[in-house]
Amino acid sequence: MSFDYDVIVIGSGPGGYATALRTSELGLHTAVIEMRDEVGGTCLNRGCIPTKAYLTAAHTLHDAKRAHVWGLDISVNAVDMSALKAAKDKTVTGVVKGLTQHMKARSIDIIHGEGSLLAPHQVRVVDGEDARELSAQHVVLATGSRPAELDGFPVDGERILSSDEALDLTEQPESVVIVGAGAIALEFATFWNSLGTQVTVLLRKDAPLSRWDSHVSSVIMRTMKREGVHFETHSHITSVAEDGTVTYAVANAKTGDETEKTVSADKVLIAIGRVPNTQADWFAGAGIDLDERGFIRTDAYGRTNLEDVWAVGDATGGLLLAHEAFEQALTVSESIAGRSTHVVDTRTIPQVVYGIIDAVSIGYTAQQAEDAGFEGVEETVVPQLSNPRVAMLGANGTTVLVTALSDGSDEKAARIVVGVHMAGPSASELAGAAREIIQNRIPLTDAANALFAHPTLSETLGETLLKADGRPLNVR
Ligand SMILES: Cc1cc2nc3c(=O)[nH]c(=O)nc-3n(C[C@H](O)[C@H](O)[C@H](O)COP(=O)(O)OP(=O)(O)OC[C@H]3O[C@@H](n4cnc5c(N)ncnc54)[C@H](O)[C@@H]3O)c2cc1C
Ligand SMILES: NC(=O)c1ccc[n+]([C@@H]2O[C@H](COP(=O)([O-])OP(=O)(O)OC[C@H]3O[C@@H](n4cnc5c(N)ncnc54)[C@H](O)[C@@H]3O)[C@@H](O)[C@H]2O)c1
Repeated sequence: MSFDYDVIVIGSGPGGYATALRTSELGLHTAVIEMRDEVGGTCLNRGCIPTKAYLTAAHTLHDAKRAHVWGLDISVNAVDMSALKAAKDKTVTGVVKGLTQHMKARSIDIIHGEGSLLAPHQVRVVDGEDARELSAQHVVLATGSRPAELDGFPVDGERILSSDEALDLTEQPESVVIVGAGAIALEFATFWNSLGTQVTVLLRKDAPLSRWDSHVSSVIMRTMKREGVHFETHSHITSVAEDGTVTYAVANAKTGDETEKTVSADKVLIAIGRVPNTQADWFAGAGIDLDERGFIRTDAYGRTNLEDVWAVGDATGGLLLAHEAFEQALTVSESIAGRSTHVVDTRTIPQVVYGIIDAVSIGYTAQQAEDAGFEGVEETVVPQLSNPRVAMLGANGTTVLVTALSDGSDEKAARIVVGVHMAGPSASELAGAAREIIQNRIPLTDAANALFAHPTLSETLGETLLKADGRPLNVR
């Protein structure tokens, strides 16, 4: 049987475009169907790239405000939000253009329109009045995700925003309330706070990033508070009035008794997670197996329950990260091409939240390692203040290493790193190295023998490895 394509991918975000890049590289005739005008999905257009463009501006402002420490007389006179947004848009356009050219250079057909799976091998594309059917040996679903809505607080694009609308403001809000305390909440809080906007974060728990290592989340909260962000712990939003008065309830952590408070907010950002784009009728029509939250069920190689139908990225659940989608894309593409491949190790995918200092979490916290049955779990915590580069930046940080015995023996050589958790300046740049140590089960002593150039921020990891191995050098 002959098909129009070897592979059709529905969706052109990190999951979809990375799949197409790899399958085309492997010699497979590939098409990508995208319903929006631009390729790149959430990450390039409404996620990773635009938020980091704004955070780059936040860093510039932060450095300018600290310039006096070095005897430099620099003042920030105004923030032109419209120009700032234009610079962010230009960054996004450049990245999207680069991707489009790269896909074309790999001979990938980019087809605009809404794709749907009619049956294995059969896809329909609807673009306005035009509808056509295409066939492929393999179909990869990469439809991504969208912001979750909070009951009673529908996004109106005016007062109540999701991250999509928040990225497109052309005026700086004087005050904002952010509901949620995950990656989106913290990254927008850092950005707006750096501009001088009054930021109130309403969080349900006693610290942001509640499932993360507590040393890291408390350093992040302390640092952001010091920068001016106001956190209301154990709270939930109860109403938003037309004049922008936001009412919320704060529970006493011990008794649970609630007190009502109000704050004025030009904008309210709802940042409580994301839901998969699997609501279209064709998912049920084609018989695609979804879990109870609507995510596509796959095996470790990305196969759905339908033959020759695969899925990658946010639509399949997990941590909902671009680099997780890239990994899945490689596995699926190589499986489709009949190559031997690796499966994604979901346990060691780095989670990073970017800010004036970054937060990084890879692998197990000490508690999670205990719960998972590791033996001899040990936690080593080293504050980063002793690192001269951290001190020069006037920053703070912490590195937490979780180690355990790899085979239950008490031999020192058998100790391995099962978790690395960091808060600190540019900590995100260390995520790859830390992940390799965990992923490759490098014995702790060998990992601690790694050489980090002096003076660098990366020495924070080196010092912590040495301390965990019983050889602290520059730290106590
Ligand atoms: C504000 C924000 C910041 C983020 N920052 C980071 C970060 O710094 N690092 C990180 O790793 N992750 C980050 N993420 C998460 C990251 O954006 C996602 O994990 C990633 O985009 C998922 O890729 P995907 O391909 O699965 O889906 P998406 O990027 O959502 O792409 C899906 C694409 O499919 C298209 N589509 C859907 N249905 C159809 C259809 N029926 N027909 C045709 N096209 C269709 C959509 O239009 C979209 O273009 C961030 C997310 C947000 C919201
Ligand atoms: N730097 C990054 O890698 C990055 C940046 C932004 C977004 N993302 C990804 O995008 C996805 C969405 O980000 P997010 O921050 O919205 O989600 P998240 O899952 O990171 O955090 C959700 C937050 O909302 C809270 N929450 C959940 N339901 C709530 C409710 N009903 N009321 C009040 N609070 C509630 C949670 O306690 C948590 O603090 C995440 O999976 C994240 O991985 C990643």
